[in-house]
Amino acid sequence: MTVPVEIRDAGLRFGERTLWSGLDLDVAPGEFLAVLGPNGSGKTSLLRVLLGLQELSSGTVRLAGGAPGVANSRVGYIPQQRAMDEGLTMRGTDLVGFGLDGHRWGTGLRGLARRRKRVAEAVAWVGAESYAGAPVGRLSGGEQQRLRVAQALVGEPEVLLCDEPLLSLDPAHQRAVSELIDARRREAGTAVLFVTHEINPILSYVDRVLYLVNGQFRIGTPDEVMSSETLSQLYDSRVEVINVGGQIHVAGAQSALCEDEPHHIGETV
Ligand SMILES: Nc1ncnc2c1ncn2[C@@H]1O[C@H](COP(=O)(O)OP(=O)(O)OP(=O)(O)O)[C@@H](O)[C@H]1O
Repeated sequence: MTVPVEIRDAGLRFGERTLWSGLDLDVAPGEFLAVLGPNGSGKTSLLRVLLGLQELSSGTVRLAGGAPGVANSRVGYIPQQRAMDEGLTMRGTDLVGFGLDGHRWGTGLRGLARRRKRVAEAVAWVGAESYAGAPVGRLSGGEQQRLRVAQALVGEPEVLLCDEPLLSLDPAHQRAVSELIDARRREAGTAVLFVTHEINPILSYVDRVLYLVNGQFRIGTPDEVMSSETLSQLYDSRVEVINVGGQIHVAGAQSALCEDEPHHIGETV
């Protein structure tokens, strides 16, 4: 069995600062891995390494299709939801089509038809048929984000990298987008790495958590990692984790880091 993501003794440093080191992690086909941690802990940098946009300081990463990077392996990427310029006239189907690398589809009319069919399937898969023909600038944030999911999945990736894809979506759209990602990994065995500040909207899908803090990390099931004991060790300060009605609330983590931004304590979805 091919392991979609294999990370060995990986470290990333910027100047004097070590974001993480000694990271060993295999992500299995169909596994849903949440990557958590406070601002600046190196979550996005990990995705950038896997996308081939950032070199490691030490160690190796290997993706199912070969070396890291979108161009030479089957990797899909869903960025944070950001409102697109209202004047953007590109249609939703064009946006989704950017997720296909040109040469796999051949040239000429037959290639074009195959490409169009694949885009239509991806659009249907995220339920965006009714608005995929419209200029993306006129769509709602939730609609735009569904199209970004289709764009990430249209190439049938073995690995799906998500960088806070639920940010600034309302709870209904958060649920819709999370369900789509969960369905895909179940149906197609896509390995998911999902960077987030807020685990609750995806808690029921998460198999394992990678939690990064201040150069340290823990990997394990949500129960193992999201505990008062583990997070207190990681933050080197008293952190309380309370599980209420299936939602996890973390108290004390931000004060441990003297940060302004609260983490994890969010709305109930
Ligand atoms: N190319 C770079 N050169 C120097 N420092 C960098 C570079 N890229 C990232 N950093 C620094 O590394 C740290 C981690 O950044 P990263 O974006 O990975 O954090 P994050 O955990 O995703 O944070 P957030 O939750 O705020 O998005 C930050 O302090 C950032 O300024």
